[in-house]
Amino acid sequence: MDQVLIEALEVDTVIGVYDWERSITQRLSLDLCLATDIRAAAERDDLSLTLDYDAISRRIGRFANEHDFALVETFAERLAAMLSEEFTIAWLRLTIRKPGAVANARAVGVMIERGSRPEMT
Ligand SMILES: Nc1nc2c(c(=O)[nH]1)N=C([C@H](O)[C@@H](O)CO)CN2
Repeated sequence: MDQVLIEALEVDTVIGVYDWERSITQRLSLDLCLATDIRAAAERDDLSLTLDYDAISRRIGRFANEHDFALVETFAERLAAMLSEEFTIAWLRLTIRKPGAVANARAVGVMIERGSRPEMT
């Protein structure tokens, strides 16, 4: 299964359950694995035949600016749904880290997988 990768994408958003978190933006770090067959794009050397990681990264930045969820779980679930609707993604793994949110931990967060994992060919 081929995957397009986006690693350590940083976005700023309002996120958190506590009162003090509702009036500030905080940074999230995102890792994405996006399943897509890259062979046609590679054969023709054509960006339009694969997932454009630049366009997807910019769309995620806009998504983060436009929302203010309490939980990282909600951010993850809603982002996965948006990406699946707007891009041709059969399966994705999304890891969201909230650095510094918990004392003595580098980061906390969630990892989800959504969609149907394509067969290995
Ligand atoms: N499973 C989760 N636990 C917690 C979350 C969360 O989004 N998911 N959020 C918080 C607070 O907002 C925390 O990040 C502030 O430091 C606590 N636990």
